Amino acid sequence: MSPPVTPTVFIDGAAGTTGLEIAERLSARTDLTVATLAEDRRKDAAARAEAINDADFVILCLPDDAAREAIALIRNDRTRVIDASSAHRVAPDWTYGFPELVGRDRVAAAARVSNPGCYPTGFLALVAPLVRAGLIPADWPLTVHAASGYSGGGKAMVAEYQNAGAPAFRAYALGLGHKHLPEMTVHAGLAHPPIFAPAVADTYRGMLVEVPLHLRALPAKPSPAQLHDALAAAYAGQPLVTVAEPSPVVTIEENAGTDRLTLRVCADADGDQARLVATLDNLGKGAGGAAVQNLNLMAGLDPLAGLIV
Ligand SMILES: NC(=O)C1=CN([C@@H]2O[C@H](COP(=O)(O)OP(=O)(O)OC[C@H]3O[C@@H](n4cnc5c(N)ncnc54)[C@H](OP(=O)(O)O)[C@@H]3O)[C@@H](O)[C@H]2O)C=CC1
Ligand SMILES: CC(=O)N[C@@H](CCC(=O)OP(=O)(O)O)C(=O)O
Repeated sequence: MSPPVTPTVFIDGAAGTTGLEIAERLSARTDLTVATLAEDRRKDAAARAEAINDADFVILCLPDDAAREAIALIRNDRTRVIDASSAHRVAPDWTYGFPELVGRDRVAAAARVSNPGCYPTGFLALVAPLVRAGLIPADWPLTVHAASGYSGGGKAMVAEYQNAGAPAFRAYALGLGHKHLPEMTVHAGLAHPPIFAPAVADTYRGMLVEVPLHLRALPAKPSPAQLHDALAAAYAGQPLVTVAEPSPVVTIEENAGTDRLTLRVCADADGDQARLVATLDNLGKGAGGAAVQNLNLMAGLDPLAGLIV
C-alpha cells in the first residue's frame, strides 16, 4: 500500500523570529512535509516563487511588503496561504485567522488566512465577545494597555536587547498610531479605534494585554460575573483559551513558551471597576502557535498537532 500523501508546507521567512518558531513546531510532524530553501536562496525571488507554487500551504513570516510580494508570486489556484504579517488583516478577501472568534469552519475552508497580530489577539479575545453580547457598546471609548516580550520586535529588537542592552520597560507608540489599530477596531466591531498603549519589557517572550473598564458607566452596567460568564460562554470547548478566576497578580510570563491564551475579569469588591486581562505568548497564540492552529484546520489535520497546550 502506498503511504498517504502529506501536504507540503513552505515557510517563507523561515530564518526570522516567527519563522523559526513555526519551523520548530512543525519539525517533528509526520502528517506534513516542510519545504525549505538553503540560506543562499532564501531571499531569491525565483527560488521563492518555485517553492511557493510547489507548496500546498505557504506560511508567510515576512515584513508586510515582502508578504505582499509573495502573494504576487502565486501562479496557481491550489496554494493556500497563512500570512503572519499585518499586510492582509482587514483585507475583505482574506479570512481573519482567529478560529475562536470567526469560527473554525471559516478558517478550514479559506484559501487566504491572515494571522491576527499579537496584541490584537489579547484585545479581541477580551473585547469582541462583550461587544457581541451588548455588554460594551460599539462606540465605547476603550483603552488597551499592553506589554510584550522583546521578540515581538523581530530579529532587530532581539539583537538590540541581547547585544546592546535596552531598557527594562519602555512605552512606545506614544504618537497614538500603531499598525494593529485597524484590526482591533474592525474585528471587535468597534466604531472607533481604542487608545492603544503598548510597551516592551526586558523578557524574551510573553505578553500581557489589559482593558480597564468603569462598569457603572457602561449602559448595560454589567457585573464582573456577567463579563466573566459572557467570556466563558464564548470560549466554551476551546482548548487554547481559558477564562480563569481573577487573581491579584498576573505575570507576563504566565503563558510564555505555550500556545495558551488566558483571560480574566478582575474587579473591585463593589463591582464598579474592572480590569480585563489577557496573557499569551507573542510567538505562541500571538504568531507561531496561531499559524500552526490555522494550518491544522485548513489541512484537515489533528487540530492540536504541534501546539503547546
Ligand atoms: N515577532 C512577533 O512576536 C510577531 C511577528 N509577527 C509578524 O511576523 C512577520 C515576521 O516577523 P518576525 O519574525 O518578528 O521578523 P524577523 O525580522 O525576525 O524575521 C523576518 C524574516 O524575513 C526575512 N525577509 C525579509 N525580507 C525578505 C524577502 N524579501 N524574502 C525572503 N525573506 C525575507 C528576513 O531576512 P533576514 O534574516 O535576512 O533579515 C527575516 O529572516 C512580521 O510581519 C511580523 O509583523 C506577527 C506576530 C508576532
Ligand atoms: C514589541 C513590538 O515591537 N511589537 C510589534 C508588534 C509585533 C509584530 O510585529 O507583530 P504583528 O504585528 O504581526 O503582531 C509592534 O509593536 O510593532
